[in-house]
Amino acid sequence: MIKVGIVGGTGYTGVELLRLLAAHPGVELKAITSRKEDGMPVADMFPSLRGRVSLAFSAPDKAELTACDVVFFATPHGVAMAQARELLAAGVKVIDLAADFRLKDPAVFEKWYGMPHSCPDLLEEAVYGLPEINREAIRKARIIGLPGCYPTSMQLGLAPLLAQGKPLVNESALIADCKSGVSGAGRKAEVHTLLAEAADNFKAYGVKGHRHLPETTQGLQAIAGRRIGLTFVPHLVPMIRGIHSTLYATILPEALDVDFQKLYEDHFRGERFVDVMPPGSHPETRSVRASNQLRIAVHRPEGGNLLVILVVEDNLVKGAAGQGVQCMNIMFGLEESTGLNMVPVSP
Ligand SMILES: NC(=O)C1=CN([C@@H]2O[C@H](COP(=O)(O)OP(=O)(O)OC[C@H]3O[C@@H](n4cnc5c(N)ncnc54)[C@H](OP(=O)(O)O)[C@@H]3O)[C@@H](O)[C@H]2O)C=CC1
Ligand SMILES: CC(=O)N[C@@H](CCC(=O)OP(=O)(O)O)C(=O)O
Repeated sequence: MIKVGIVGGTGYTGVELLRLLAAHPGVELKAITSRKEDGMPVADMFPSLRGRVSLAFSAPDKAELTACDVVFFATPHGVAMAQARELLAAGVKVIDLAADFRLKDPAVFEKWYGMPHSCPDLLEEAVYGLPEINREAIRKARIIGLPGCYPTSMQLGLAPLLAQGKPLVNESALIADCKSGVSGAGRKAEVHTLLAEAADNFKAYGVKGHRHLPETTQGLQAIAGRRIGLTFVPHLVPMIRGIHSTLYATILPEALDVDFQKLYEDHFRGERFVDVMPPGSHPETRSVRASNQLRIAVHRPEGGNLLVILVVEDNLVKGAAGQGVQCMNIMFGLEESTGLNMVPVSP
C-alpha cells in the first residue's frame, strides 16, 4: 500500500483528493492536515466521507509526513516549496496542486505569484504533471507540479495541432475562451463567490493577464518546439464544478486539406482519460462531472478556415485532484486508471 499524506485537507481540492483516495485500492491515508481544524474528525466536516475516512485532521507534523511515501499539497501557492526539500530528503515524493513547481523560470514565477521562488534547483528537477504529454518523465519523477485547471483544458485541446512537425494553424494567434464553475476559486470566503454575486450572473475576468497564461504558453511551446501566441480569457459561470474551453485557431492555407477530426483521434488513441467525440458533438460539463474524463469535440464551421475546439473537464478532478492521483499511479507503477474508473455524475 502507498502511504499518503495530504497537506491542506479542508479545501475543495483537498476533499476531492480524499474522496478519490478513500476509494483507491492501493492507498493507505496516513495524515490529513489542517491547522484550523486540528483534531476534528474528517467525517465531521465532510459527512460524505463518513464510514470511508476514519482519520482526524491534524496540524502539519514533520514526523507524520516524512513517514509517508507521497505527500500531496492542496494548499495555497508558496506552501509546498517551503517543505518540499525536507520531504524529498526523507525519500518522500511530492505532488503539488498549487503553482510552486509549474513554471520553469523563477523570474516568471515571481512576476505572476508575487513571491520569490525559494528552491529554484527543485523547480528545475520538477516534472509538469500532465500525463498525456509527459508520461515518461512523470514515471521517474520525485516532485510533480500539477497543471492549473484551465491550462489542462487548453493544453490538451491544442496539443494535437501543435505536436506536428510543421505548423498547421496560425500559432501566433491562438484564442482560448474559457468558462469555470465557482469551485475553481477555492473554498475560502470571497465576495465574488457568494451566492448572491455569482448565481444568475456571468462575467469575464483576468483579461489583462491571468497567471495561467504563462503556464499554458510554456506548455504549448514545449509541445510545438516553437514560439506560440495565445489570448486567454477566463469567465466565471454560475455552476459549481466544470470548465468549458472554446479554443480557436486559423488553419494555414497549406493545411486546409487536413482531416482534423482524424488528427485528434490519432493523437489521443489509447488515452483513457481523453475522449475525442464524434464530429458535430457539443460536450457538456455535466458529461464529465466528478470524473477524471476530459472530452473534446473538433469543429470547422461551414468547412471554413477556422478550427473551433470544444473541451470540457471537471476542474476539481482532471483539473486538479484526479490528475494528481493519475500521476501518483504512474509514479508508483500502478495501472494509471486505478481509483479513477468512476462514471461521471449526470444530471
Ligand atoms: N479549486 C480548483 O479548481 C483548483 C485549485 N488548484 C490549486 O490547489 C490549491 C488548493 O486549492 P483549494 O482546494 O481550492 O484551496 P483552499 O484555499 O480552499 O484550501 C487551502 C487548504 O490549505 C490549507 N493551508 C492554507 N495555508 C496553509 C499553510 N501555510 N500551511 C499548510 N496548510 C495550509 C488550508 O487549511 P488550514 O489553513 O486549516 O491549514 C486548506 O485546507 C491552490 O493552490 C489552488 O490554486 C488547482 C487546480 C484547480
Ligand atoms: C474560477 C476561478 O477563480 N478559478 C481560478 C483558477 C483555479 C486554478 O486552477 O487554480 P491554480 O492555478 O491557483 O491552481 C482563478 O481563475 O484564479
